Amino acid sequence: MGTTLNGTVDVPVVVDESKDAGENFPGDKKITVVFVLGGPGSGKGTQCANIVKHFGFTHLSAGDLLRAEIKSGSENGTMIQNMIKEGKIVPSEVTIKLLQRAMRESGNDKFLIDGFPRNEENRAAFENVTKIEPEFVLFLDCSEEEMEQRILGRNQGRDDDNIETIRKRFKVFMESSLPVVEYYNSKGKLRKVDGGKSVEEVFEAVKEIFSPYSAQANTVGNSKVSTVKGFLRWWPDFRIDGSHVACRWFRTARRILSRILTKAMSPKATYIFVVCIAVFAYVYMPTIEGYM
Ligand SMILES: Nc1ncnc2c1ncn2[C@@H]1O[C@H](COP(=O)(O)OP(=O)(O)O)[C@@H](O)[C@H]1O
Ligand SMILES: Nc1ccn([C@H]2C[C@H](O)[C@@H](COP(=O)(O)OP(=O)(O)O)O2)c(=O)n1
Repeated sequence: MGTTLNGTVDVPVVVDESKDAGENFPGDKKITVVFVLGGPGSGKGTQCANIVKHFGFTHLSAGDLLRAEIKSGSENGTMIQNMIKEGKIVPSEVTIKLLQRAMRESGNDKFLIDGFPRNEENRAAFENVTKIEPEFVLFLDCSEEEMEQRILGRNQGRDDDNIETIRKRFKVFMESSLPVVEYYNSKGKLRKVDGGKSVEEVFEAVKEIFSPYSAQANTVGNSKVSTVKGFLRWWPDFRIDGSHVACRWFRTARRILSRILTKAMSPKATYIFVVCIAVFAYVYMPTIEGYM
């Protein structure tokens, strides 16, 4: 096993070509990507959760995807686990496939990619494979002392949140990730925020940066999936009595259905499914109404 690029190690990677990991994503689809970078514990995940609520992006955390891959018992699981424990960066090939698959499955077209690219290899490989350039890069700037305190208080039961691994992660961040931050700075794409302030204060600064996207927040409504979501929200109320008072079970069923549809199915399959349900319900609704 030899070191290739800063923080990366030449390790055997299992590539299962039989699975459609989404490697052709995005194809011709127009995709908006914002990278969210910052040291370990700088608050990337916390701020991404806020951005999602306000601006309609889908949040993809490279670290979360890698941890999910370990849990899934995949062939690369042990390799990923060992690398994360050592604070090293997993080969780009693996992480990019996971990102592509998650993007494709989300059905959205606006993504916050958190904790990626973490080194030059990540950056170049992502661009080569997906042909996507980020809209901009949000960088949470935070001191090591503050980040260390936060990680030690995080309590998420992560293998790598111990002082020994934290120090290794800081070193990899300085040596491998900061050059990527510098690269985007030189291209005029960096949006730097003081991540050492309170969650609310950091979000105030973040909100300003994302404000051009607020007009579009509802236009996830533009995407097919959101049209379906909107339809599911409106339609049963209308059908039941025309006065927008829906019965409780229908509300619950609608919420569950909406969640399943948008998470588990492709937009095309979702459309077909919803049309079938609409036809079915149109025919049978008068009967159902009789029991409510
Ligand atoms: N601005 C902040 N001030 C204080 N604590 C924070 C702040 N942002 C995040 N935290 C806390 O610090 C820890 C690390 O934050 P997290 O969002 O998981 O960081 P990252 O994703 O960058 O590793 C979490 O326990 C989180 O609740
Ligand atoms: N692009 C990435 C992102 C994360 N990883 C691995 C290595 C990192 O130390 C761990 C944890 O990353 P994560 O972003 O979840 O957490 P921190 O920002 O380090 O707190 O995952 C990676 O190998 N490649």
